[in-house]
Amino acid sequence: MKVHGKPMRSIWVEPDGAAAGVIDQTRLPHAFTTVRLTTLDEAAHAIRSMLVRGAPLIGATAAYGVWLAMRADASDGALEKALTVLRGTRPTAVNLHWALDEMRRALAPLPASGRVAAALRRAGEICDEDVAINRAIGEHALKLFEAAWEKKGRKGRLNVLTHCNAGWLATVDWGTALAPIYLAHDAGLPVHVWVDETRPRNQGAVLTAWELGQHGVPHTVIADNVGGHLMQHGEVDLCIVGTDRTTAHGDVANKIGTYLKALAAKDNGVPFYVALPSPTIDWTLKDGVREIPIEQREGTELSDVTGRLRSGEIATVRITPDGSPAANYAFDVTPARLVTALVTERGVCPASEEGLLSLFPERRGKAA
Ligand SMILES: CSC[C@H]1O[C@H](OP(=O)(O)O)[C@H](O)[C@@H]1O
Repeated sequence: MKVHGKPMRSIWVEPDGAAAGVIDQTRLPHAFTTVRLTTLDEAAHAIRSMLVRGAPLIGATAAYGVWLAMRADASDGALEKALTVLRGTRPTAVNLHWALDEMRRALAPLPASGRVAAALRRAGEICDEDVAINRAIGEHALKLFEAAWEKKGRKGRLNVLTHCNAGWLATVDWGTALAPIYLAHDAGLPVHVWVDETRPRNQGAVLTAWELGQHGVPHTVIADNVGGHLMQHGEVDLCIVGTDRTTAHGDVANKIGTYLKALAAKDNGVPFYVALPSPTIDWTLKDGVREIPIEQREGTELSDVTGRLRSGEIATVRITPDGSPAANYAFDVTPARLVTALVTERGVCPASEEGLLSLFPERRGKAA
């Protein structure tokens, strides 16, 4: 997408190949800064600290992390160490494991002498594939937006609610849940986005709002608990969210709070769509609630808030009493029964084993 009118992706390789570059998402929206990743440890830190975040971008960053590791030491031991270090950065997004499996598949059979070039090539392919997947998801989801607009009699505006950030900042480009929003806006469909702030890290208020503002998409930031009220009053025409891991039976892990939004949508008859790139499908799992690992992060992400003072200074303040512990669950799982449909790069399907196999028949007989 574009930043201040300049096209860019959320991750890149410097022209001289000296480093991978990423946007420091912990400083948005008040500062737009980029960071050079030159070592395995820098790539791992970027993922762990959420300087980069979002399931597909985590996978892409890990892929370049393997490249950076191979530049230092392309031995079998160094490859295994790199894969282990990167796998341990964050537990929920399955794209991390998918990307690392892809890198192992590409590099393990090669002699050390061929691994640096092969790692750079495969990491670049993973990024290009992500962009194509997300654009395709956008096109398929756009048809759902257009149907909702027709159903509404093409009056007023199409109100879409999204949770967290599943935009281009969460991927290499386009985003998943936000891809159809960009396409709809660019096609002249009067889309308006209710942006869940998404406590505690506020990816919605900070990142989705920034993305939509950069693209000129009308949007309104709301507290996480407002969505149900808006749905009760007919102010939400559809919901669309991203995912960090979806099981072979269609259970969806996504940012904490997604499940509650899906419950409200079901109760109010509001379509609830999940934008699902195929690398985010975990074909080995069935029951998401019981099997998907849910990341727990530091309580200070909930007790402390970072923002810009009226003086312009960026500051972090504590909002809870010093003696009050905080529990910080980063994801929850929305059961397939609450999902209206999954939107993949191959098309739209019911959130079910048979639905996914209808789009991915090569997986039949191999699913969980
Ligand atoms: C397109 S994946 C976006 C997905 O990742 C976010 O989690 P985090 O910001 O913690 O990496 C959130 O679950 C988004 O829906």
